[in-house]
Amino acid sequence: MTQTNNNMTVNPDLAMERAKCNFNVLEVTHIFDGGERNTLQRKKIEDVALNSGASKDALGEEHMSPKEKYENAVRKSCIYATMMKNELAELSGLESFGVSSPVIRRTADAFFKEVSPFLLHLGMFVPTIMGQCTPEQQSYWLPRALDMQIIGTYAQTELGHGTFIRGLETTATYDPETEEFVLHSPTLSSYKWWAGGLGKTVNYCIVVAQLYTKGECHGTHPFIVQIRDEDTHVPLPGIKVGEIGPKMGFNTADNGFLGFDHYRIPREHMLMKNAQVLKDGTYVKVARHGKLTYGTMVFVRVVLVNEVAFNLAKASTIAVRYSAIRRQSKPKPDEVEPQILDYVTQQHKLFIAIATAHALQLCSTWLWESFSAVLAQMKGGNTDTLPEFHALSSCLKAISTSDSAHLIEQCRHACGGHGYMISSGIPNLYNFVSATRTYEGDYTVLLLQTARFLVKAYEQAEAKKPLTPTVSYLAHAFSGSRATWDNSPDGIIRSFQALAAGKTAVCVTNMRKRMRAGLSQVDAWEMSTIQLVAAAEAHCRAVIADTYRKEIVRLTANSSPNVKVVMDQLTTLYLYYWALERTGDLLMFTSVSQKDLVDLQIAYEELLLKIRPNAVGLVDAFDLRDELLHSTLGSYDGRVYERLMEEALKSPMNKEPVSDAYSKYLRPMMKGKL
Ligand SMILES: CCCCC/C=C\C/C=C\C/C=C\CCC(=O)SCCNC(=O)CCNC(=O)[C@H](O)C(C)(C)COP(=O)(O)OP(=O)(O)OC[C@H]1O[C@@H](n2cnc3c(N)ncnc32)[C@H](O)[C@@H]1OP(=O)(O)O
Ligand SMILES: Cc1cc2nc3c(=O)[nH]c(=O)nc-3n(C[C@H](O)[C@H](O)[C@H](O)COP(=O)(O)OP(=O)(O)OC[C@H]3O[C@@H](n4cnc5c(N)ncnc54)[C@H](O)[C@@H]3O)c2cc1C
Repeated sequence: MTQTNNNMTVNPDLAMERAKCNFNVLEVTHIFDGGERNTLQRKKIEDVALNSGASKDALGEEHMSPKEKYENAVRKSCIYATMMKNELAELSGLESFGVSSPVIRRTADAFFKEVSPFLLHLGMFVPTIMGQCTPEQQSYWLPRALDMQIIGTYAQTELGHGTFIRGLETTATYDPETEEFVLHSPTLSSYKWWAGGLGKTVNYCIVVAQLYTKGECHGTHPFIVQIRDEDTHVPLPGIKVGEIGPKMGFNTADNGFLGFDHYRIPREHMLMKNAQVLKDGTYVKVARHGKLTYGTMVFVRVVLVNEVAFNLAKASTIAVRYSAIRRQSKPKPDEVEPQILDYVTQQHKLFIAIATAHALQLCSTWLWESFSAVLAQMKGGNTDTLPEFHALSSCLKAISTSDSAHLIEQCRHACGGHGYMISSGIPNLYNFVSATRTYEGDYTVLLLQTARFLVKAYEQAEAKKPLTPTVSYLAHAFSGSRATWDNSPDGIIRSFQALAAGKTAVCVTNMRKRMRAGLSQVDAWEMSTIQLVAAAEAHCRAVIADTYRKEIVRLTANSSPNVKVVMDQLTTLYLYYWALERTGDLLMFTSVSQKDLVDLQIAYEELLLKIRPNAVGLVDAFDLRDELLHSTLGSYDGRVYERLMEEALKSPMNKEPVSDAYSKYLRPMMKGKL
């Protein structure tokens, strides 16, 4: 594994772990990256972006005031944007800045401990222009956005509504006299709230508003709206805009609020790929599917699965390396204190994080490929695969973000007190990833979208109609007997599918019972939502397990024997872990016995011991440069205590021997003079 500094002194415990590793680390890096070519390209990009030291701060971000932090993040965003225009675009094979790739996104993380104020420009503004504009509109807006002549964001959520998009209150009323839309915020709750970069950075945004023309409301539609002067950056008349204040994370993203007072924009600023308003105010629906204006959200949900896999890889790298150098307690009085990584409970906390990072990474690539296929079909006017894809991307977004947030927190627990230090890197990772569970569609809300699809698919299976691929297992839901337990990987995956089918069946049965008892369909659905969420979660686990297993088998077909073994161990660990987490469900829906579960627990514990010697090698294979980890605990060289002390000494509190608080408060209080 290449590191920036080849002459570094490495902590002896880490060196010993690396010597113990019995597989080719680089081969696993290639699997994680999606092939050797990708690894080489990633490294080139990282070398250009990071070797100059431009990503570093003289003073740690955590010691800056909110204003300084924001300005510093803008400074570095501009450096990175310029690098992308000049050096990185060609290296990454991208035509121009803006059409970001995961590698470019990841490399940018070296520049920010939190996030770039440009995240929404790249993540949603540019993709909306690409996905929602007519070709003419695109040819006008896209070059300006890609070249960063304008910077934008995506303002959909309002103070009063985020989830329920149809409930948004901002209005865009067409005036045929002037051929303009009049944007207005009729209530406090209609103020746009949350959009990243809106507070201070952007001069344009996509605004989602209720469209009125000829006195009729046509529902929510996207508009491109200038909010600040292109030269002075002063907010334009009719615009009320500002920053929403401190948050748990995202503090360098200047999330903002926005209100309109009868603010006029040209007719052409409605994004008209899916629906149009003609000069005379006639509304024309173009799209075949009613939800295509939600397209940017679907895109980001797909991207997020990859995003959280990467962040989980970071957290597990930090926690595993730290657990290799940290020694604590003395279970055997005559021996030295063991590395905490030797405790089986520690392995139980950490190895699932490594396996999940792999599972999500591979699922994200598979999801991206499925998304590309759906987009290609839609280009030809066919939207048949969209409902299944919406159900799939919804549940994968929900489960990947939720699992990653939980496991990152588990990595923090695994690092004891030092994991609570900002300098460990884990709190920032957690704050970032826990937000992903909420934004771009809340966890519960998205799983209920998947559940809608599952219930419909179940009814189709009942009627012996054909099923789409991800729910084809529902065809076996009516055999009347419980699925046969078998602890092989394929057997466990079949059991996960049986759980999903069984839970869906329970929901359908309960809803029908409730309706027979007099509840409306809506109320019967509502009363069943706890179980519906559980069914969607079970479905998603079955999809992840199946995809992870199939992808690993495919990707390791030509790997060296030890790589095959260790990758197989990780996938098996993932399956055992989730089977043991769901023993109650397995007892309900499969033929598993108490003895089978006791045996599975033992097999799981033995698997942890088998993975243990390769644990550091496995996280080294994520190949995360120190600049990306921002961690005193997780650096490649393992100089944990030295780095913790170096960071502590940087604290502005240590600048003077006696704090001003002494003479102001402590002394007077202690001398009884306060
Ligand atoms: C390139 C670099 C990228 C870097 C990436 C890194 C980070 C990410 C970048 C940026 C993110 C940062 C910040 C986050 C920004 C945001 O949060 S933007 C705001 C996002 N907001 C949401 O996600 C809102 C969530 N709500 C919804 O999606 C919908 O309102 C809803 C819950 C789905 C309900 O919609 P509604 O219109 O009421 O529909 P209903 O429930 O009635 O369903 C009707 C049918 O429509 C189907 N459907 C719903 N959505 C879709 C869809 N997207 N696609 C296809 N179909 C959809 C639904 O299944 C129903 O179908 P039926 O057949 O009737 O069952
Ligand atoms: C860091 C961050 C950045 C963001 N950036 C942007 C941005 O750039 N642009 C933008 O437009 N938005 C942005 N958002 C907003 C984000 O998209 C919304 O917060 C998110 O979609 C959730 O909506 P909400 O806040 O209305 O939650 P709510 O819907 O109010 O959710 C609150 C609770 O109610 C439950 N709930 C709601 N509806 C239902 C239902 N039908 N059934 C069962 N339970 C339900 C939820 O599960 C949740 O537990 C951002 C949010 C965050 C945290």
